Amino acid sequence: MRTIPVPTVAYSCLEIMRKTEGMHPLLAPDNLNYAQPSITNGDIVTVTPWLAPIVWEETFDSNLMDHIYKPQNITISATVFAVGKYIRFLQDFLHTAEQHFFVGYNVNYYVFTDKPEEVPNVNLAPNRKLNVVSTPSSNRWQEISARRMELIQILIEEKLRNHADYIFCLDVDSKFHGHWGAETLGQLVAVIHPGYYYGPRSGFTYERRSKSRAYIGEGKGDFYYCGGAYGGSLKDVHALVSTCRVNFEADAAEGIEALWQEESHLNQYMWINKPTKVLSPEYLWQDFAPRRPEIKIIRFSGVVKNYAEIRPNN
Ligand SMILES: CC(=O)N[C@H]1[C@@H](OP(=O)(O)OP(=O)(O)OC[C@H]2O[C@@H](n3ccc(=O)[nH]c3=O)[C@H](O)[C@@H]2O)O[C@H](CO)[C@H](O)[C@@H]1O
Ligand SMILES: [Mn+2]
Repeated sequence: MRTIPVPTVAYSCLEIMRKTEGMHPLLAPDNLNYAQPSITNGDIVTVTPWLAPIVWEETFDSNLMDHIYKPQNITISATVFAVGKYIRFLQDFLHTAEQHFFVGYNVNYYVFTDKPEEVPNVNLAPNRKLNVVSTPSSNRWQEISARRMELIQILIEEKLRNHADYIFCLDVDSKFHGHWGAETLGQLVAVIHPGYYYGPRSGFTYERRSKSRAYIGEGKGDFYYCGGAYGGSLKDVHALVSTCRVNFEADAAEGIEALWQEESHLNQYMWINKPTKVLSPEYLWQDFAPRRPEIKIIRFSGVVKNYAEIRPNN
């Protein structure tokens, strides 16, 4: 029989209540922004109002997670799009993923690109594979970003069934800096956007036009989630991407593009279909953002880029 080590970190119900008491999912009072970082005392919320864990450093024991998941011999797929000039980010993305992303697990990368010949040769550990999927380019970055959902839907339908247990869909213009492992596994997993987790919900950049299918009304919504990292089981991610695709295309047929393309649709989907696990902004930080006291580790972070130079349009 397998023995499972006693977790070194465990929050009692009392501690979780203390951490969440008086706070909605957000961390801090309504008037907090980057300019007033001293207002926060570094407290974090570790559970959502619908009782999904919010994963932060010190809320889990990596050894325990590995004892649970390693014997299951699971496979994790990771999709990453490197279309046009974004191919330049792929090398660092893959190189750092090899150091931090599900180390010791079976991992299949799916690189979607219009430049298959420019995919860098990165040394992969034996249980990890890289698959290149030829993808058309577009002269609009919004379209490249949003069409990811359609292409991920097709990938799941045509290639992944029976070949993966979990999938994560990640932005390429980012690097791993710290552990990202089995603590992130769940049916439907969303990452809280680093720019909005401590501010008022009224400042979230949800789609506010009711004619869009991504519409979220004033006062509604939970967190503001990133379009740059999400995942879960194949079944749940398939439902997410196919629903967002249908809604994005139906909007387009009526001449509407949501404010943040698929990120807006993802937020609307996650509001109706609550994620079963929420990852803290440790799992998608931004290199340009000042470090805040509650951020004990940055695991994955977007690099600083010159939008005008790398995007096909602006
Ligand atoms: C950190 C984060 O949550 N980022 C999201 C944010 O802006 P970002 O500024 O992070 O968007 P972005 O320019 O990184 O585009 C998203 C992704 O699309 C791919 N790409 C884009 C343009 C291109 O010419 N070639 C290419 O391959 C690439 O994988 C890139 O990482 O809002 C976007 C809205 O559409 C997406 O939801 C992004 O995921
Ligand atoms: Mn990005």
